[in-house]
Order: sequence, then structure tokens, then C-alpha cells
Amino acid sequence: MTSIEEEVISYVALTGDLDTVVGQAGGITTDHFLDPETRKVFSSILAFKADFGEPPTPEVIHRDHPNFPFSEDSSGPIEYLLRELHEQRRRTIIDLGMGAVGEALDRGGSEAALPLLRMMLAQATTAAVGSREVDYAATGAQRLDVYRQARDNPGELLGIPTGFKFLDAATLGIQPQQMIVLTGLAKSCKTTVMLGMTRSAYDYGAKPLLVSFEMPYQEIARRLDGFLARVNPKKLQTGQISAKEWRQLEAALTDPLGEQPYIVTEDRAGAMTIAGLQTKIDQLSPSVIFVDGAYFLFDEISRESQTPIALTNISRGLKRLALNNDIPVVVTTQSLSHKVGAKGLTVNSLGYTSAWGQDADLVVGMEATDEDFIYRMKVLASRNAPPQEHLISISWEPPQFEEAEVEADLPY
Ligand SMILES: Nc1ncnc2c1ncn2[C@@H]1O[C@H](COP(=O)(O)OP(=O)(O)OP(=O)(O)O)[C@@H](O)[C@H]1O
Repeated sequence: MTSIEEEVISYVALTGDLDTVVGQAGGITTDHFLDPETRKVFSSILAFKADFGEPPTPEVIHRDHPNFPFSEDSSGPIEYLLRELHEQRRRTIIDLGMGAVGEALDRGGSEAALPLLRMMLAQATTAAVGSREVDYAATGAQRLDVYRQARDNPGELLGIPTGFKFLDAATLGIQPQQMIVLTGLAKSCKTTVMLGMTRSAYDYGAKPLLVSFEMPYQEIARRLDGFLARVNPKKLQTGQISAKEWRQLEAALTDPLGEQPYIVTEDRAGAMTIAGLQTKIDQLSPSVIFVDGAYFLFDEISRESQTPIALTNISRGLKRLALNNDIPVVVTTQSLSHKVGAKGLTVNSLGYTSAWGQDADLVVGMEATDEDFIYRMKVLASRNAPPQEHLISISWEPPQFEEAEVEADLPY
């Protein structure tokens, strides 16, 4: 079996892409290679690139290091491999540091141990994924490229479409590192809207992972199937389905939905904490994660759930998940009816903690209106759009979303 270090070297040699590994995003140096043999190979790749402007081919590496085991099979995408390398290095720093701190403590007491402990902590923190520094002063040209791209394609979506034109126009899509909070009172169609977003993400080519603390898988699948086949999900349960609807259902479900997986986890116990969600992300590599009923998550720090401190830590933890994994995190959480005043749902309606409003890049509220099936979708808070609202109809016979006309210029 090849190691992660060998897989990274194989990736560079086979694709010629060294920039992803050693560039700002990858942040890998020879220090990340703990095995002396692979470290030697990686050093020689860097030296080759410095001399000739490009990384060596597998043939060149093979000539200098005949025993190096190239592997075309990789245990995950390059982003995963790089994160594993960072993790491996941080573990080693902590492991060695703890040993040294323990020895110092035995010999010279806390006074001797403390400086070592601080040093180990500083090293482990700077080696952390996501703590890579950027030289703002030197990178204007790179940002200019990004701005030029935006100027040449005005209004183009920057992320995954939500399935709602109103939201897409306001946000330009759900982007990596963002945390999006969908809120509302009980039964305000939060889950239904989130399921709509998961489908939109899937159709766009994203690989969603859905964790629901609100609904069992069968019910989620029925609701998704209902919207897909345009048959009321209730009928799929009762069996009272017409011949025409059955044909629609068959046409919708006989073939796989698409090429990539759409994963729903039933392992709620395993996904109950931020660390549990991180493990799921590590195992399943989704490109976007949806958590339905995030207020049910258990906070490992306070060892509580649904208390103000627990919810604050969970909100912070979810945002960290988005940042560290470079994926969008979309969650639903309930608002409190006694926090809904004359203005209706606001960002303060989330209750218990102000963390959701502070940590989220976008807070979307769903509010029932006096009219059946008509809901107000509100941008309650957004880092890059003003508060605004829009009427959405969610009907069930057949199931469909309909939006009032969107006046803004749409990106598509
Ligand atoms: N098959 C159906 N036909 C008609 N109405 C339905 C159907 N399924 C759900 N609804 C309505 O949709 C609303 C619930 O939607 P949803 O579960 O998305 O809300 P929610 O805000 O996520 O609820 P919760 O408080 O459980 O988190 C309810 O008003 C319910 O009556």
C-alpha cells in the first residue's frame, strides 16, 4: 500500500501540477514529508523545478529513485491528500512536543515545562490547515485576475445555485467557506427549501452530503421523489396514486439521478458533533454539506446541547468546518416565536445566541403568510447583500416551487 506522502509525489509527477501542492492553497514544504525516503524525492522535485521551471516526469524521478513506488490510484482528491499531510505533521509536532513537555515537567517542574508547552502550541497552530498566511502587498496581480474575470462576466454565479432565482441574484450562489443559515418558525418549510437547495446543488454537479436531525431518510427520499416526479409525496406513502402519476414516478426514478453520489447519512449518532461531521467530510468528501436541524447538534466543549453556550460553540464550529474544508455549509435551525415581533422574522428571532447571525455569511428566513402555500423568503442578514424579501409559493399538488418575478438582473 502506498502512503499519503507517496500519493502526493505520484500526483505531482503524473499531472505535472506542483503549484496546487506547494502554492498558497497547498502550503506543503519538505517538512511535511516525515519519511526520509519520500522527503528526499520531494526535495529533488523542488530542485528540478527550480532548475528547469517544471516538475520532473515519472521517468526522471524513476531514474534517480528507482525504488519509488508510483501509484495511479489515489485514496482521495489532492485536497484530501494535502489535508492529511498537514494533519500528519501537526500530530507529529504535538506528539514529540508532549513527550518533551512531560520530561521537562518531571525534571524541572511546571517552570521548565511551560516554555516548551508554549513552543509546541505555537508550532502546532502555525502548522494548522487554514493558518496559511497571504502576503497582501505582493499579490495584487492575482486579485486583479479575479476582478477581471468578474468584470468580463458580470453577474456570473460564483458558487452553487440555490434553485431560487431571488437568492441567487442576491448572493451569486453558495460559495466555498460560507455558512448559510436557513431559519423560521416550526413548519415554515425550512426543510422543504433546503431539500430544494440540495437538488439544485446536485443538478449543478456538486456532491451533497445531507445530515437531517429532523426527518428519517424515507421521508426525505419521499419528499425529494415527490418534487422530482411532481407527485404529492403524501400519495407515495398512502399509495393513492393515479396511473399518470405512476408513469411520472417511473420515468423519474428508473435511472440513476446523475453521475455523482448524493449522500444522506443515517448515522445521526456519528454526525452529532462538529468532530463527527468533520469525520463524515473526511470519509465522504462532499462538495457541500447540509445539516437539517443544526440546533440538535451536541457541543463537545460544554458537553451540552440546545443551551446558549452549546449553540454558540456549534455555530462557531460549523463556520470553522466551512473554512477548514473549503466547502459551503448550509444548515437549518428554528427561530423562536416569542422573538418574532411586529417586523416579523428578523435575525434576532434565532434566539438563545447571537452567534448564528455573526458567523453566518447569509441568514435566510422562511415565514408563512396569511395566504396558504405562500411564504415570504427573507434575506435577514448577508455579508454581501442588503436585507430584502420575496414571495415564494410552495405547493404540493403537484409539488413545486414558484417565485414572484425577480426584478434584478439575473446571472442566467
Ligand atoms: N405532502 C404535503 N402536502 C401538503 N402540505 C405538506 C406536505 N408535506 C409537508 N407539508 C407542509 O409543509 C410544511 C412543513 O414543511 P417542512 O417540514 O419543510 O417545514 P420545517 O420548517 O422544516 O418544519 P420543522 O418545524 O419540522 O423543522 C407544513 O406546513 C406541512 O403542512
